[in-house]
Amino acid sequence: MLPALGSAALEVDTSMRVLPGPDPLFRQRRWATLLEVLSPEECDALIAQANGVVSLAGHLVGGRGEAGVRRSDVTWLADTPDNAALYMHLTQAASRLNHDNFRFALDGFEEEFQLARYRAEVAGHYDWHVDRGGRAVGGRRKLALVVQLSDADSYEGGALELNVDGIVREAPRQRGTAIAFPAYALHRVAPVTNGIRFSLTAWLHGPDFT
Ligand SMILES: O=C(O)CCC(=O)C(=O)O
Ligand SMILES: [Fe+2]
Repeated sequence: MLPALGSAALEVDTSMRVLPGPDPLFRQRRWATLLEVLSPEECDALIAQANGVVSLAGHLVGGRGEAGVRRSDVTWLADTPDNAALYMHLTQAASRLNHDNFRFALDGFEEEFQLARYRAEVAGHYDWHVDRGGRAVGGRRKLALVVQLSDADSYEGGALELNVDGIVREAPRQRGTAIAFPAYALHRVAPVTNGIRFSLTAWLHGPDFT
């Protein structure tokens, strides 16, 4: 059993909330979670959307990069009027998570949201990697935000694992929960062994770390 990511981060939050100006008590955290960022209905709608794309068009793209590294279907959600509520909820969650835990200088979302589907049939997974890249947009990624869309009991395996400080921790699985971590942090999605896992990933971008 890996240590859980969830409760410790939440417990500490309240004692450090909102001090105006420079805050000598602020300690940057390595990851943080927020429950109920999306409702079960919103999660269901996103899952239906992912399944709809694949059954209608038949071409959810496989993961970018080498097939060995990642095996999942992904589709992208733009900031259109249809997705306004989703963008609003993730903006609120990101801003709270960042304020309470990271205090990164952020400009906003510079990429569309990624809807991913990991199927046990193909041992869907995403090997250890970091999200911060060398290119124009990937190089500006600072905070990653992953939302668990699937009911925790509807799949086995498929854990989102983080290794920020040499210790591998498993992210909470409750649907609707957002997990935030720096885009330079190592993480992976373990192979799904039964059922299907869906997730939504967004990145917050900004000027270089100083
Ligand atoms: O699906 C997840 O939980 C994580 C996805 C991920 O790490 C990525 O797309 O970079
Ligand atoms: Fe990632």
